[in-house]
Amino acid sequence: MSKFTIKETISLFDGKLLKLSHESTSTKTSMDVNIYLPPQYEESNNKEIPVILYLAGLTCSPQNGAEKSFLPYFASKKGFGVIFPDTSPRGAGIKGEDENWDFGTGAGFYVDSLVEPWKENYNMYSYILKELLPLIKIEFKNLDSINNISITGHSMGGYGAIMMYLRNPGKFKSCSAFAPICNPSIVPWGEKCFGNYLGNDKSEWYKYDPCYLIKEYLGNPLIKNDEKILIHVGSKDPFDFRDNQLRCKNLVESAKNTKLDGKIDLKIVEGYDHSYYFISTFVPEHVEFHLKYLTK
Ligand SMILES: N[C@@H](CCC(=O)N[C@@H](CSC=O)C(=O)NCC(=O)O)C(=O)O
Repeated sequence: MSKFTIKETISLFDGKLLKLSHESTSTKTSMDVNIYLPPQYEESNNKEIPVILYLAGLTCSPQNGAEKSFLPYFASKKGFGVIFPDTSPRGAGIKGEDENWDFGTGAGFYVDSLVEPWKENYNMYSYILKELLPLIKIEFKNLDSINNISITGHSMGGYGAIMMYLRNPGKFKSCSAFAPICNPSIVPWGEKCFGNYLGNDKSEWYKYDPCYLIKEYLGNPLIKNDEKILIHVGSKDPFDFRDNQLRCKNLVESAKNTKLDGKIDLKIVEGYDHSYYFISTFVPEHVEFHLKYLTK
């Protein structure tokens, strides 16, 4: 029997967008997830198709990326699946979880919490990597969410993508990000979430901070040459120029004298903001980037 409940099936670009929910052992809540199956996905044959995992930003649900990124359009053209997880547990019943838009519900920060009252539920790192991706492979056998998968994301999700990629060399074939929070340990969004979910010991924060992880990164064993991380950020992104939350240049700087020295392909694009208009504009370039690494 399937562990997923199908809440809705929507025809989209000749494929299907499935809106699913399931009971999670990592978060001890029901979790929503959207999966886009392109027309090339056939349950009846043995041909597995590649996957792009899209991690969304603060306040998002699985709907934002599915509705506004344009990823399903390119997935339909090129023949890959897309997974859109949620950004936190919902309805865990923890006091204070719904009081702020940048912490608690919609802001799980893709970590495994270490402290009360969050650690029972706020375990998005394990949820995505150890529970969701394996479960999808079991239930959608031709969707290769284990061995032929790349990762991308936006803002908090862009940070999540780079962090998961650097912590798990060889798990993902490639990594890109839109306006990622690159140095969360030193910016207000990261300090708030890391402080609450991980506690006061900053050595625990650094285990999730791309600017620290990159120093120890040994390289992706799946890529023989030309490993890169592609990043776009808009010059008119207020969370960058006004609030200094993203710090993408810190990642370029931190990469010096590491395996990724000169390999953080940071593109600052004139006039763009932080929105899904920005994301969808550069999605085609990110898709082409990932398709160079994914096996078709
Ligand atoms: N509510 C906030 C703005 C929140 C916001 O802009 N969230 C971004 C991600 S920010 C970093 O992770 C987002 O993706 N929003 C959803 C969307 O569909 O645009 C405020 O009022 O400032």
